[in-house]
Amino acid sequence: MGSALPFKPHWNLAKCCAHPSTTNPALSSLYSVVSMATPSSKGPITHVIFDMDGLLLDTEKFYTEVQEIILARYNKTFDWSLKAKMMGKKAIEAARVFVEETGLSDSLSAEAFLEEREEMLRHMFPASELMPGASRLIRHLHAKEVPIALATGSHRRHFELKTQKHGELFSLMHHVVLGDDPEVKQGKPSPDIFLAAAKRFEDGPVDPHKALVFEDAPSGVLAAKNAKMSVVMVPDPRLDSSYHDTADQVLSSLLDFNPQQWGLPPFEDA
Ligand SMILES: O=P(O)(O)OC[C@H](O)CO
Ligand SMILES: [Mg+2]
Repeated sequence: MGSALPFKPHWNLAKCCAHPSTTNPALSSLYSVVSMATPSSKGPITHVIFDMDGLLLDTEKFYTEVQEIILARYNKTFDWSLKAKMMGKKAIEAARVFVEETGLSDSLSAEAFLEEREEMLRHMFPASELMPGASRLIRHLHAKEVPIALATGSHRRHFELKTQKHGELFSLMHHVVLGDDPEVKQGKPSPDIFLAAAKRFEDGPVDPHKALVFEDAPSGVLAAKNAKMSVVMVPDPRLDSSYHDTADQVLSSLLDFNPQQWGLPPFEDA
């Protein structure tokens, strides 16, 4: 699916010397900052937009498990190069990638794949757990009155199943934009979802340069850059590191995020 990432990033990444972990390898593991550009060049951040699957919720493992099961029936294996091309996308877009990339499109339609996947996923999603640091970061930004929103490729039915146990935490979001929102014409890497999220804050459309996106998926990082926003990537360690290059900062965990680097209020427990 070589044409699935139609948007080209428009910026140059300058690896930065501002953060101690980028200049001193000994500090790198301490801070768990994998890499970063210069946040100060982006201006202070006023609004934050979170991805959900794989970033706030540990749900990507469910998709992986189900896709492994389906592929095993065709004596094929699911790997992280295919995962990288599917994650973050709307369900039908990811399904098309799956059947095309695996060479199964003649025997399995994207729609039939989705139906089979759905049957297994709907039993798994209610058990979704938070990723490390997700609750701390959301609660911190909310307490400091930094406007926060959610922008997920998940459609409403999946969103509700996945957040069943976490309703109170997700209610702290000023608004939620879902993959089946009418304004989201194309899934990530299109900027649609982040532009829609930026428009719905109380004080009107937010200057994209003042918005910070948190993402785990290559398509999501590209979507944020296509929306002209800054993006912190928290990738699964199994994802090829070549996908890190597009992000402004790459962290091993949300626990490693330093709000002050982006002009946001510091954690009080830091
Ligand atoms: O990563 P999200 O939250 O945009 O979700 C997208 C899909 O539903 C899962 O990859
Ligand atoms: Mg995600």
